[in-house]
Amino acid sequence: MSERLTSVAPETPSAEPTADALAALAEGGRDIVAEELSILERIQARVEEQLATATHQFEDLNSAMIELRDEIATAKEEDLASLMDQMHQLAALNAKRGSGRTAPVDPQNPYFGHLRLREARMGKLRDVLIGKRTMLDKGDGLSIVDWRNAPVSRLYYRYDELDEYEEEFDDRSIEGTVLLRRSVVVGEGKLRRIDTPQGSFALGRGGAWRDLGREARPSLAGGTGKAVRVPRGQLGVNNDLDGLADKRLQEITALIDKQQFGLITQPESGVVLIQGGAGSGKTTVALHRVAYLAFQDRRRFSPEKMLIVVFNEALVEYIRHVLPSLGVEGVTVTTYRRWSAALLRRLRLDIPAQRTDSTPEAVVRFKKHPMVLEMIAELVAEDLADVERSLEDRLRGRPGGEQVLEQWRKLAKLPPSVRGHRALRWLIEEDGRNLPAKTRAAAETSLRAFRGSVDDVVGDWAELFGDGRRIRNAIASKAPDEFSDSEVNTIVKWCAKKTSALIDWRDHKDEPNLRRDDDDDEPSSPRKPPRLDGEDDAVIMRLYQAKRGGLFVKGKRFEYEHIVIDEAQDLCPIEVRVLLDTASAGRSVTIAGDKAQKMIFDNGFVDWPQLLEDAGLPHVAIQPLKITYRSTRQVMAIAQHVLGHLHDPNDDLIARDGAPVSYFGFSDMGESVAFLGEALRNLMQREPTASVALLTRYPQQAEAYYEALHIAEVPRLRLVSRQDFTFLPGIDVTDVRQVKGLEFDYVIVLDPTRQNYPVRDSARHLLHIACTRTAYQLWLVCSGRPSPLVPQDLIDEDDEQPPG
Ligand SMILES: Nc1ncnc2c1ncn2[C@@H]1O[C@H](COP(=O)(O)OP(=O)(O)OP(=O)(O)O)[C@@H](O)[C@H]1O
Repeated sequence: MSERLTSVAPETPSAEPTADALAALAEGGRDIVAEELSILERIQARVEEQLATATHQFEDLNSAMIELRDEIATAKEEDLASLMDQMHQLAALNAKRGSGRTAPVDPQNPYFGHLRLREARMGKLRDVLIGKRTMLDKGDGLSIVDWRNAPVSRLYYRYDELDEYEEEFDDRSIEGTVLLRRSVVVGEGKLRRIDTPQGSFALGRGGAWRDLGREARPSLAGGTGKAVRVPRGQLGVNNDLDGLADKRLQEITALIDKQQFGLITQPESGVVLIQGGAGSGKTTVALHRVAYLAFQDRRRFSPEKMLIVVFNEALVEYIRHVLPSLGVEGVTVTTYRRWSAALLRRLRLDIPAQRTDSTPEAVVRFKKHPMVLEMIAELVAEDLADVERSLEDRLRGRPGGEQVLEQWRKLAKLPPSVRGHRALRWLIEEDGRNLPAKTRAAAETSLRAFRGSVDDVVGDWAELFGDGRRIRNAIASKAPDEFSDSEVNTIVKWCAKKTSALIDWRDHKDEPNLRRDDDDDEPSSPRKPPRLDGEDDAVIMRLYQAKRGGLFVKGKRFEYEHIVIDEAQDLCPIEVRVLLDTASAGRSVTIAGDKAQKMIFDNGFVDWPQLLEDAGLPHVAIQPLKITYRSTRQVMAIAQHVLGHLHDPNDDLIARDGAPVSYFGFSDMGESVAFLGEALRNLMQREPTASVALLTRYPQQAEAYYEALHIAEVPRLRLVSRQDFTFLPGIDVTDVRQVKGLEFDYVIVLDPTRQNYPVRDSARHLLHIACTRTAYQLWLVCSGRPSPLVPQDLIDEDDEQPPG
């Protein structure tokens, strides 16, 4: 050992109480803990010193700058350059101070890692501590580097103890050996835990240090290939794994349980509602049902006559891959948004293509509310009542008038547009032809006016939302407590503005815009189309269906023989209704979902019976699936705890036993990255085909973790921000909203803090979804104060576990 190194290590444990505190440790452990205690003591003393002199220095710096400024003002030409140079240096120092880069180290939590390096060039030994702030070496061989930007911190993340290192810093190559690599936990100014390859040591509650043993380091292990929802090798990258997903699916087909089988083989017609907790096989059952129906009646349930609507693009990708292995190829698998946008284009309605993303929240909630379905039904009924009144007025006292009215009423079961069409045909081409000419002319006027308006969906939409009274009445009578007065005003105003913009555009869009730019002789292009709200698409489609009795493309009714709606709790009732009305007469529909995994809030979904009622479907018995095949008992216990009052004990699931769920608390992201880096590198080395999801709450956090872990040289790391999962082995760093419906071997929930997951229903749902994505092992890694949604006993257990 060199002098420098000896100077770092204490010769004897410093104070008496420490000697007592170390009594329970074996010699090696005692040296390690004593050494770390001494380092902390010295660092804290330096921090105190620094804090005391900081104000002083600041004042000194300022007065030095003032002096220099005065000197410069009166200086001789030849002295100017050197004075300016000094001035620049001081200014730079000041700026650094202001930027916080040299902000004082927190004595309560000064660092979390300890490296001892032997540099190859001179054999020099350095002790480098890794923390959140920088503290320069004062000649005693001790420094703290900021984990985020000090190049040397990279060594901490990339190398293990006794590794030779070689890194490029500022065009310089540095080489050496990592003699020590320890992670330490300092909390409230006290050293609490030390993790080293030789063992882990923790400060017990009574103040004595305990040896936690060598195996105490937590690890992710033994879970490769547990997730089936990640069909590996599909892209042909891992040839050794090709076909694995298909084999697995056949396996699952063989494993289908009695209750699942019962749902799969329900009669062809009618609605099958698959309800069950996370991982209970809802999607699996829905897909098997598609395969089952196709097998039962190949002609009726041919692939092009079936539609599967799922929540996100990742599930689309997964299902497209899986279906062929069930013997079904070519079924349309899509998201609602994509399906609706494509269909709307094909309906050739005169509406602008662009949608706004600045719709006020209250308007979104209003337009998704089931009351809009009722408003549409009322509007249609009003139109029909109007035409009947007009017929009665015009035909009163005319010979044959009663016959026309009777015929009109006979057609009451038909959709309005068909009814208008059929009544006119009766009048012109069938029995009505024999009526007196004046009676026919009067009836024809009313019916033609009706037929002109009945196909004008945009006009209907404007009528529905352009009339403030209609909106106010609907809210007052159907959702009296759900919108505040100011929200109602916002809705009315917004809708009025949108409808008049659309009508104005429609009436004038073919005219040149006569407003000229000053320097432009030509009239500018036709008016810019207004942007409707995204929620208008479903309303317009529903209006179209309500008026015409279906959606028609090139004169043909657009319909499916079977429709699967997965994650139905995240569609709004109008969307479900629109979808269901594209089912053929038998109404063969499979709806799957889980209340606990709701991700779209304020979408009008309350419960399954309500959804069925809003969607105009008969009530069907719901028997939730009871076994969770994905996650373990340990994971489900946490996931249910997270749900809190949203958890329905009736939804309790039977789950297999598995690895314990672990919580790891750190005070800073740098610490968690250090911990994760090591755990993930080890995992990827031992289990290269494992699938891992690292889930943050927000996309920006995923980016930050991705970058930090990239620096820590974690292999096979992928940042997923737009559902672009590769479904290959490796580590996906992403935000929780991306992973709905997916499955991974290992899941690590990152930073379940109170900011990220406050005590709110929406946060409960999101954290529940995150936890239940794992088929094997779950970790919660938190830098910051944990959310109250995380079970306290799990956090307490963290005290017993060594950190990374
Ligand atoms: N009977 C079964 N035996 C064994 N494994 C099954 C069975 N049914 C489903 N699985 C597997 O359980 C996992 C979860 O299934 P699935 O994804 O269909 O559940 P889910 O209810 O749709 O989940 P979530 O709602 O969380 O998205 C999948 O890996 C699936 O292959």
